Amino acid sequence: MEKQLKDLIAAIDAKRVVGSLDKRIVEVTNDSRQAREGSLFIAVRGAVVDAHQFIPAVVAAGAAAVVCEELPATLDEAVTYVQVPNSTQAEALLADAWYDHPSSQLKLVGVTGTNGKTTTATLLYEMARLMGYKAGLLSTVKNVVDRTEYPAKQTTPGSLEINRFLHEMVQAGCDYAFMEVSSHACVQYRIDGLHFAGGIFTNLTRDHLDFHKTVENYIKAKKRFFDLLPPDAFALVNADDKQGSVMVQNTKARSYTYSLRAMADFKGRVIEDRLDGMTVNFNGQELEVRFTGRFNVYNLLSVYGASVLLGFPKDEVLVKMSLLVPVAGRFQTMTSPRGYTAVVDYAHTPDALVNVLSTIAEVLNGKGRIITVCGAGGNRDKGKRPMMAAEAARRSDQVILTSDNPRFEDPEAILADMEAGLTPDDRPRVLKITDRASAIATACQLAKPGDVVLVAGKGHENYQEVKGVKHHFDDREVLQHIFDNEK
Ligand SMILES: CC(=O)N[C@H]1[C@@H](OP(=O)(O)OP(=O)(O)OC[C@H]2O[C@@H](n3ccc(=O)[nH]c3=O)[C@H](O)[C@@H]2O)O[C@H](CO)[C@@H](O)[C@@H]1O[C@H](C)C(=O)N[C@@H](C)C(=O)N[C@H](CCC(=O)O)C(=O)O
Ligand SMILES: Nc1ncnc2c1ncn2[C@@H]1O[C@H](COP(=O)(O)OP(=O)(O)OP(=O)(O)O)[C@@H](O)[C@H]1O
Ligand SMILES: N[C@H](CCC[C@H](N)C(=O)O)C(=O)O
Ligand SMILES: [Mg+2]
Repeated sequence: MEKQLKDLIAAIDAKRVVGSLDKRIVEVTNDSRQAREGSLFIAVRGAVVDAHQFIPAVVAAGAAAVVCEELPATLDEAVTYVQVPNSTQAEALLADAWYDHPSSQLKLVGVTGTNGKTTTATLLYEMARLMGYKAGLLSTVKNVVDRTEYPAKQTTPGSLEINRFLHEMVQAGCDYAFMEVSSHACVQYRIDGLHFAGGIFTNLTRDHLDFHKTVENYIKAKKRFFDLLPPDAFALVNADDKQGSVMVQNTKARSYTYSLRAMADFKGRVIEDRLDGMTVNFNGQELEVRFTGRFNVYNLLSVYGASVLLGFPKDEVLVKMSLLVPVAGRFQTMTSPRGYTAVVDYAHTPDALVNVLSTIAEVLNGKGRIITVCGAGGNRDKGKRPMMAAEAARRSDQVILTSDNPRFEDPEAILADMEAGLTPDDRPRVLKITDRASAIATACQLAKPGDVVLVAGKGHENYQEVKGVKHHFDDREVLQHIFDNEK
């Protein structure tokens, strides 16, 4: 691919240009290690390093142009320097221009909120496919271009990667794309320049305060997504979450609501909840779904609403809703030969634990015990740790606290932070087993027929991240191994 520098620079707010704009660019990159002859290098002031320091290296490598916030002291005559107020934002606009505005060539829907993004975005991708369209997906679990899957490293990739995927989707003939929009992505301008056909808000509870510092900042971050939506987009928000109306306060998009409690454009009701599915009522129509838990009714209701807002025929959408199946590692149930059930779930916030545990309690209806295995991630929000332990203890008969990606922290210190949330009454029911496989094995040994073992926090993850190294680890594989030895 090649583009004229002046066409690219037209997309951004350039304060100053030194050098010629009549140049061919063969690649746009924010990574000095990728820069080569003809590259346009964007020097970003990152969360860890300031890439302005790499400008001499990219010039030496033959870069044709550099976009930066501050011009270097010595300028090379062969290079064009473009000064911008914000390199990260410029990167997003350049990414859109470099890949020929891919988000305007398909219908892109973004999903934001603390919990339920992966579930909602994935189900919308499945729905579009069931409707006969080609679609793409950018999610925590995987990135998908039509039917080709790529591993995902983040919930929302950087802007160059987002636009590269969207471009591939356009080339593959996709009509729709669905993506998760994390709060980090909103603050770090990863979604700037994207043309969204719709935005969905799931809910907002505590998470990521290591990054945002205050809940107000966290709310503002998510609201920014709705502030950026164009007038021809829809904004679909959960009316039962008190931040729902806040999200759309300043949006130019057409606002719609979904709710289980109040009047709304998309109104849902649970008729029956079971471990293998539910009977629900959406806008007066009864249907069977293969999901469990009230929180999933919210996810399904927003999928229904967004599908209708995208113009899919209502009656067909309702029929296809019954065909949708849970996403990997989200309330994934496995039955042991000894007669207890294991539930693997990605609950990694206090709110998600409350939802999953209350769903299990409702379904068990006092007829079995709940044994919970959970931990909390290292180098992530510390404040949620005691809250997670407290919710797990309050809502389980037995809890085993264990490791969940300690990253660069001491696993024992993370467990100590969690334990601080326990009351004296909780303590006798709580064990601490740092090794996650042993913790799961112990939970299974304690389980009697009819009990439920909840293994929370890692869901689809197939690794345990310790000191920068991802060691293979999969809750579902560990459980299967235990079950195989029970036969
Ligand atoms: C700490 C953090 O937020 N980092 C994010 C940030 O990275 P950054 O660009 O600031 O990184 P940096 O390391 O400071 O580097 C700055 C620049 O120097 C460049 N560089 C660096 C080294 C070099 O030799 N040469 C060079 O040019 C880099 O290419 C980069 O452009 O911006 C990048 C692009 O937007 C993100 O991919 C990256 O996410 C990191 C990988 C990360 O782990 N983030 C987590 C916290 C995250 O984003 N999580 C959310 C949500 C999770 C959830 O909702 O549960 C997510 O969306 O995944
Ligand atoms: N609508 C919801 N409301 C509350 N909790 C939910 C909801 N949907 C899912 N959950 C819980 O949150 C967990 C994560 O769900 P999901 O992966 O869909 O969320 P996410 O927003 O994509 O998370 P992440 O921030 O890690 O990307 C699930 O395993 C479940 O426990
Ligand atoms: N996207 C979330 C996922 C957390 C999952 C949990 N397993 C952990 O590692 O904390 C994060 O990076 O904060
Ligand atoms: Mg996700």
